[in-house]
Amino acid sequence: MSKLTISDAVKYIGADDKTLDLFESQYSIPNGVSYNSYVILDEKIAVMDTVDSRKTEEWKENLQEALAGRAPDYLVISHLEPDHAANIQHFVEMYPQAMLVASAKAVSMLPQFFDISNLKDRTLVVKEGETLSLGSHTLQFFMAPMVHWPEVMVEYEQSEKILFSADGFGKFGALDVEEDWTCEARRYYFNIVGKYGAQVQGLLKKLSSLEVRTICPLHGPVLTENIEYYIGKYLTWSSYEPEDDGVLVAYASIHGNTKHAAEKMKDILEAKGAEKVVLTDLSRDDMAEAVEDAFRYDKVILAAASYDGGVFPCMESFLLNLSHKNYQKRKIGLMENGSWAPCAGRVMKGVIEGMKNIGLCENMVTIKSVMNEENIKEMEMLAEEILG
Ligand SMILES: Cc1cc2nc3c(=O)[nH]c(=O)nc-3n(C[C@H](O)[C@H](O)[C@H](O)COP(=O)(O)O)c2cc1C
Repeated sequence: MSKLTISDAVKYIGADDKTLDLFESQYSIPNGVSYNSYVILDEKIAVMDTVDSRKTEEWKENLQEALAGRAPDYLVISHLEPDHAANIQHFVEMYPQAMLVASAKAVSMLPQFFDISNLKDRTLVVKEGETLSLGSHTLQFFMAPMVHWPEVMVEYEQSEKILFSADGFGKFGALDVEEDWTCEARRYYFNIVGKYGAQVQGLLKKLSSLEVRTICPLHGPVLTENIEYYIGKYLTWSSYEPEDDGVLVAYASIHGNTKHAAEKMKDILEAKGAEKVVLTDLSRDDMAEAVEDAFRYDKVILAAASYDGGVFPCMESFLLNLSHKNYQKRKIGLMENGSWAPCAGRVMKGVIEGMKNIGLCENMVTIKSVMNEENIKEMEMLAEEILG
């Protein structure tokens, strides 16, 4: 059991998972992931969410140890996604007297996942701003629709000033792994919640009048210090404003010529004064990290081979990921390659035109198979335009 204690009354009962191959069947998690669940022990006892079915037994043991023979009164459901909600069925069967506390939307969705008899008698629907007293602890509920899913709500515990933030402020990585919060939290945010910046901004606005001393998310570490730093990051990320000055050069290359040109482009950008230039191979590097970097920096150069009258598929998939996540407010430059009728640039431009507030550079580099001197001149012009 994780011995993480949030306070005398609030205990961690979640579990680390280091054997899952891909989170949500698409995101690599080299350091695993944690499924967080908590218990608040007071005159009444509230369990805050459950964990993924892969960790049911560990969660049950942790729960029983924390309860020390008592029975819980409530299971608060922030989010119905299976990595948090998988044990609701077990909970209702283990504790037939306990009530499920959830948003109206979550209650309406419960039968899609579980077979709970007397559902109506077992649920307490809570609305925006309502409170639930546990004794000396009081939970206040704030609806957070589409801060990942429509039924999501977050809870603020008033006496200890703890925000139970659902998937917000979460991060990939098991809890016993030491790693930088910002990088993995950013990769998590843009890939998982990135599309819903407006909803995240709405939630942050609602919470802005509360004093938050601790954030207990459903994945990743409990945040206890420097809370303004984390909230500041979420304010930036959800506004789609770039976080850092820099250029991401993302390339999609079949035989290596476009890769070679992208590497040359990095050198040119650096020679012209760019302090931060990040190269990514869209065929081989982590796509979620490429998406993260595209949001992190203010400039992106896309370099791609033409392919079957279109663009090499990993670039198409990258652009699709970006437009799904509401990509905007960035400067973009294009480099295309083709051996007979280069068309990658036209296709990339078509996708980019559907995005909001993008400054697309007028200079586009067209390489016919192997980069030549003329291409290097075009690349210098593109570098000057994007850095200008
Ligand atoms: C399956 C396939 C389809 C291709 N389709 C096109 C195309 O539609 N138009 C074109 O000009 N070149 C096309 N090419 C050629 C490549 O785009 C071209 O050789 C380019 O220089 C490859 O760059 P690379 O070395 O970075 O992979 C195709 C190549 C392959 C393998």
